[in-house]
Amino acid sequence: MANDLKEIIDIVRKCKILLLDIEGTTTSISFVKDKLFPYAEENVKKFLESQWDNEDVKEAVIALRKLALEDQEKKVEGVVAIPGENSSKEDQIEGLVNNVKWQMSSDRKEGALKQLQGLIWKQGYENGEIKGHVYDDVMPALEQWRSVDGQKVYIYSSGSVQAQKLLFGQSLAGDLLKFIDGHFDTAVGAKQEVSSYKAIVEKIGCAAEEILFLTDIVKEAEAAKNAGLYAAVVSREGNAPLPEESANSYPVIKTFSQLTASNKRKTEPQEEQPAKVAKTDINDDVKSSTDSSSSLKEKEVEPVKNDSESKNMEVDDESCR
Ligand SMILES: CSCCC(=O)C(=O)COP(=O)(O)O
Ligand SMILES: [Mg+2]
Repeated sequence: MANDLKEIIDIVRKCKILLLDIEGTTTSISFVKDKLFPYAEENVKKFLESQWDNEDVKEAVIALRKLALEDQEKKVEGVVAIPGENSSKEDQIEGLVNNVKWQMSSDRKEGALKQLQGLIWKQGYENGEIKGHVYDDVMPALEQWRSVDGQKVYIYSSGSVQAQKLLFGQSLAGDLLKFIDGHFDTAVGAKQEVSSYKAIVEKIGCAAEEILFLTDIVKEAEAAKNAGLYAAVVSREGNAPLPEESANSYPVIKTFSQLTASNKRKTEPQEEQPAKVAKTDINDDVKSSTDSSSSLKEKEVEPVKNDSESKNMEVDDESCR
């Protein structure tokens, strides 16, 4: 166990990039399922009626209509058709509402759905009905990771980039966007596809092995690992139980504080790190692999670069979409 813990600690220390999932990782599943999703479902009709002429809404409607046609073509079970543009506004909205509710009933992660959800949630954040949930250990971890030379933090979630910015910008812990260097959503691809992680590596402009991805979903960790990234699984209270074999394939952490206790700060000389690791008792908190060699690559990564060297890694938020 100690060896595995040391491995993950070393990886965090060496990796230039922390790539974070949201639901089940930075944020409780319950906030997404019991607050965000019901809010979108309850307000979708009123929202479409009042915002029908809004350009962003028009774009989301076009995307939803295109998706519904593709679903019909693929004969996706239960697909709800959306009446065409020549139908009355009322009929189109009724079809859209039913389509959105159908998609949400199976927690689909389609970009078109996420685009509309993000627009609806924006209203909720603006009128104070929604505040983004983040676990207590998230803000201190972001702060510490960003205090390390050259280390950057990116988000990769099925939620739209707009929804991500709302959640972190108006979170219970305050505005966390200042700690985040860029956002990725399913515009780069689905989270269980290896190609999505390759696209992220390309967009950030770093080497795959310079990224540590944290997620609650083992299949996402697997895709990231197959793209050459490091991956660890996050097991928060309220998350679905992890498949047993995952504990043998990936380091499992319960809180980000397990990953920060040993990270090196700008102000601390590098030589002090081993002592700092030894002072912590985080070993006991890390559920880890019995066969770590299958999950964590032995390969050494480049040392962390300084701020000026890493400037070219900055990903313009919009370019990630
Ligand atoms: C940006 S918050 C909304 C979360 C969401 O819609 C979702 O589907 C969560 O997916 P994740 O990839 O963060 O697990
Ligand atoms: Mg998740």
